[in-house]
Amino acid sequence: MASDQEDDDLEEEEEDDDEDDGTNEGQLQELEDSDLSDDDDDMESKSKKLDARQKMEEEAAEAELQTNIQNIDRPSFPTAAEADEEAATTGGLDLPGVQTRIQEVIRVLTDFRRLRDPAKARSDYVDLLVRDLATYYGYSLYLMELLFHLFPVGEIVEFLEANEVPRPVTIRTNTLKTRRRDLAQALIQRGVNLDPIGKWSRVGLQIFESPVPVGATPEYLAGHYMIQAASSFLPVMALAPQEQERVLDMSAAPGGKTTHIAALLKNTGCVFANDASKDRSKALVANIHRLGVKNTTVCNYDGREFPGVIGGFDRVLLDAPCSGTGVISKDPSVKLNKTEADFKMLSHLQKELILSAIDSVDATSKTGGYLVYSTCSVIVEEDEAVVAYALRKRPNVRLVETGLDFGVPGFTAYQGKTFPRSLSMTRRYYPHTHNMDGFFVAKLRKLSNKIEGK
Ligand SMILES: C[S@@+](CC[C@H](N)C(=O)[O-])C[C@H]1O[C@@H](n2cnc3c(N)ncnc32)[C@H](O)[C@@H]1O
Repeated sequence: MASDQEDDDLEEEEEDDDEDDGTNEGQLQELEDSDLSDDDDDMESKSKKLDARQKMEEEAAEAELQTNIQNIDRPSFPTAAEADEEAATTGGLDLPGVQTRIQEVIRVLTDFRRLRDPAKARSDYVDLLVRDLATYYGYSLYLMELLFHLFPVGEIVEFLEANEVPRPVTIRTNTLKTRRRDLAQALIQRGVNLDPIGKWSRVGLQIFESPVPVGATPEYLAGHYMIQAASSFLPVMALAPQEQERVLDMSAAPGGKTTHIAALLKNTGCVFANDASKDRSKALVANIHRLGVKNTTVCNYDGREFPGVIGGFDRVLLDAPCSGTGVISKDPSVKLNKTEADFKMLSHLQKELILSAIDSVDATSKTGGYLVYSTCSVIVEEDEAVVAYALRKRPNVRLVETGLDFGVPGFTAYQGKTFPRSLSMTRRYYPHTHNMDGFFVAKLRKLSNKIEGK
């Protein structure tokens, strides 16, 4: 935003520029006229005139460029105290002004060399932008800083905007009881407007409109489907459990992924559905019954107690407790209520859980030997940093491809930290890119049951 004084200065500059333009135009016109009248000039003099004309055009273009640069309405930088006051004053907050400044600063940062104010460093612009984004979208400054560095400058707004709108309602067909085609037909007859979720899933349906609540149809009550976010399909698809296997779902409630695993096992083998919370396990048990799952045992251990409780699994899913920064559209309280201490505590818990999960896998399994680690958070400390820690502490595991044919590769470097190159085999999902909740999926293969140095 330019001050009144700056506006006056700009107007004066504009007037001066008009005069400059007139002079150049006049000179160009003279050349043009002499070109037309001097039919008798020899070739050499014509060529000289052309050169002179070209030079003058270049000078005019450069002068115009410089004028444009001078005329840029540079964002005004509030002092730290002013910005604090701006952010704290909820009633009088100039949100449209903040939004304009966000756009201006993004414009400068995306063409920094040309548009910057020479007196300001890139970090000045970034600090201002992060502060303004936090104010405008209602995030804590700490979380906004973490999110900001995940994306190229122009993309962060797309991510934040996507968090402001709900994701599509999606359901997963329970193949233990029905087929997707039959389920779709039954729901269409009830007036539900739906479509397959996408080519990547053979069991998902997206609901556009429904005259009845999707959680109260006879088909729902009969267990023909699970209401489940599209992103939640992905870890189980990556796990790819095989019939007759023993599978551990280490943090399972309310059971969207457990019941998906059971369906892929066709109710064979066995699933241990564990969750530390007895309260949340009530919904897990209810879903298991409703969907006709018969191969699953529910237990309530702290996941860190595994494999002391039971081990030797063909496959383990750790859908870890996390901050939920991928599901802000569902739970906007995450924007403000997660502190730096919370993120640290979660990352620490996730690191302990992933080691237990690895130790619960049987590397000699004939069909498996895999672990899938997933979160509904997009924060690197909860995702790549946890997997990198596991690779360091357990040299007997390797990252492998997830088998998911879309998603953004995980980070191998972030904010001065570097991770093993294999982290690019992990997959990230974003609301603005994939129209699904933010999610992270990593698949690991256990090569030996011996842990070096243990
Ligand atoms: C992301 S949710 C799991 C969602 C579930 N996989 C699903 O698809 O329905 C994380 C779960 O971890 C559980 N949890 C938290 N701390 C745990 C721990 N130390 N051990 C095991 N489970 C834990 C929480 O109770 C929560 O239900």
